[in-house]
Amino acid sequence: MTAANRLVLSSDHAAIELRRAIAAHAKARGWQVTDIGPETAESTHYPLHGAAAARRIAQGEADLGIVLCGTGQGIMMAANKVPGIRCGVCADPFSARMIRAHNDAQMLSIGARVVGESLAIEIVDAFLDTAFEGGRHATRVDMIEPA
Ligand SMILES: O=C(CO)[C@H](O)[C@H](O)COP(=O)(O)O
Repeated sequence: MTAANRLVLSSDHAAIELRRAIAAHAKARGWQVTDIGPETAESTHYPLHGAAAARRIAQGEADLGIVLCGTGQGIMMAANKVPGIRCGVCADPFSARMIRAHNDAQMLSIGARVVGESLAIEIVDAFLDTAFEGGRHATRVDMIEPA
């Protein structure tokens, strides 16, 4: 685990159960988890939940974030619209390590209709356990800005 340990979670209706499983897992691993919902599986709109989690990070209220929807794609797009946020969708642990190590992503997105719980937990652990490598990668991350 890195020194920062405040984790924010959100999802849409497609990922309530997986989000809860990830929250419990992260808590058991010592992360300070803020799960901002939603609480029910009633149909909702992923842009609201992606932006809400991303704003927590942009405002310094959380260090890392995990967002989930059916594919992970829409909620990732919403999170990335918040200035300063870098969020990647991952369906494998290698990519989850790389978005931390090379891209300094503060946010991971997972598709609950794409990966099962045990693989999702591996992806989460890879993300949470990896630090940004800096160096040449910092130069490139600094170059990411609105067109
Ligand atoms: O994956 C998603 C966005 O990228 C959503 O979870 C998905 O579009 C929701 O679909 P439905 O309203 O049919 O449950």
